[in-house]
Amino acid sequence: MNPIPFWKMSGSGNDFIIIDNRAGVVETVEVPRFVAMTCRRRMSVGADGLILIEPSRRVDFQWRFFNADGSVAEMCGNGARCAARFAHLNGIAPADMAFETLAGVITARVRGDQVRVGMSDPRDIVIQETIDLPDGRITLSHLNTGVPHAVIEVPDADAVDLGALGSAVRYHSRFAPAGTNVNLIAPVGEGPWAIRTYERGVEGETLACGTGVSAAALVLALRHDHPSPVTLATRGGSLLKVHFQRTGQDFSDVALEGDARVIYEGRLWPEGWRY
Ligand SMILES: N[C@H](CCC[C@H](N)C(=O)O)C(=O)O
Repeated sequence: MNPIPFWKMSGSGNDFIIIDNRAGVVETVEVPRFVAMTCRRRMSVGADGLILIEPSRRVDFQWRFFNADGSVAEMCGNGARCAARFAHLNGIAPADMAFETLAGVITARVRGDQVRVGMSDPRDIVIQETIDLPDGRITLSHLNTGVPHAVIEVPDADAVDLGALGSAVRYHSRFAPAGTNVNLIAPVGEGPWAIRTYERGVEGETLACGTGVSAAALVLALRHDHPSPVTLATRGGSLLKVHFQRTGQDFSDVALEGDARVIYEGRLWPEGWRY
């Protein structure tokens, strides 16, 4: 098997392996194992997720998105922004494009290293529900912004053991069987709120989560009447901006905007994932 060309990209610190699979260089039968082995940091390339770019008869391309553990996710906001810039730089799509995901066809607009993607309309919005955890009760909001997200407001995001709390909420029966991603948001003076995210399928904290930032922005709109656009400060140090139209409790035209950086290009040898 020949080495597989790939790009390593970062959407505000959420990093991805992106492969042009239009010629089927990645076998279909082993993809979950291929992804899990390739996304393992230090043993292989390492990433929060892996994206396969594939042909579409309807729009510019379609993608398959995989979390680091090999699980399939319906949507990934930061991954979508990286995939859009990858497609544009590789002549697969124009700067203003559309591509198919499991969450439907989404549009993207590439301007240099800044990419804005249209997100699916949020659904299943619940504001301030209290659930029981092993060491006490917690109040959180939850909604689906392409994938499920819980949003917990805290006074200081740095003071929370997100690994423990994130896992407890991610696997809580209230969100079974699919589970949920878990976000902490905290006010920081007069500036943008801070956000930290425990990601399902990475099973740990990532430096940014696009669907998580989108979920947090809509909770800030509903809970604190925050107008569009909402900017959030991610753990990776980048600011992500969420635009939306709001009528009462309903949202439309949600869009996520931020940086999508090319880190390097590489060729993945078979021993890089068959170990
Ligand atoms: N881990 C998420 C998918 C990726 C979401 C995140 N990377 C983003 O940018 O939206 C899940 O399984 O629901």
